[in-house]
Amino acid sequence: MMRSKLSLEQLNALTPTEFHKVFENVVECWPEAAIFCSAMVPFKSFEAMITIFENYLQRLSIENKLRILRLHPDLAGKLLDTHQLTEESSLEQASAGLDKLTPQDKKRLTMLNKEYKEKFGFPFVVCVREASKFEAILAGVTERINNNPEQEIEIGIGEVKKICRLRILELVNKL
Ligand SMILES: NC(=O)N[C@H]1NC(=O)NC1=O
Repeated sequence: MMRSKLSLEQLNALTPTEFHKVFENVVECWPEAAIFCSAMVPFKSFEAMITIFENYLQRLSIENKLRILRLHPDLAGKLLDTHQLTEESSLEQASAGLDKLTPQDKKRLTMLNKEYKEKFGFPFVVCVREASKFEAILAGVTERINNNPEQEIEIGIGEVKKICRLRILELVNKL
């Protein structure tokens, strides 16, 4: 849904319920993040608010970090094919052309995603808006698959933070 971007003043005037509705998907399918942060309104700046979301994510238990990673859709996966992605994820995946891959590229990514998920038990998560190019995404999964699970949970949550930051910046008016 397109909505006008919030100024800091408008954001700070939101009730906790309104805040939670606006920011509920800045962490994919995990509204608890916005519920937690809604109790921290008002914020000194957008950066201060983003830091609170990042710290919230960082302080979660390993179990909850794993849950969050598992809520992420595969890149160029079934949910994209069947148009079931969240609006945010759909725009992100399209920004890197993941909805228009050649059959060969789609196969390469699908196989690597599968290998990654079999090794770690959660999907490969990367901030695609930042990685931006298909080859960079492919290089990322090829390299990260060699890490150990503890490293990948932390790297994956680091990517969730970047996704969260960019999703928040889409909703606010920085000027
Ligand atoms: N699997 C995965 O990384 N998914 C995500 N990344 C991103 O930028 N948006 C997503 O949905």
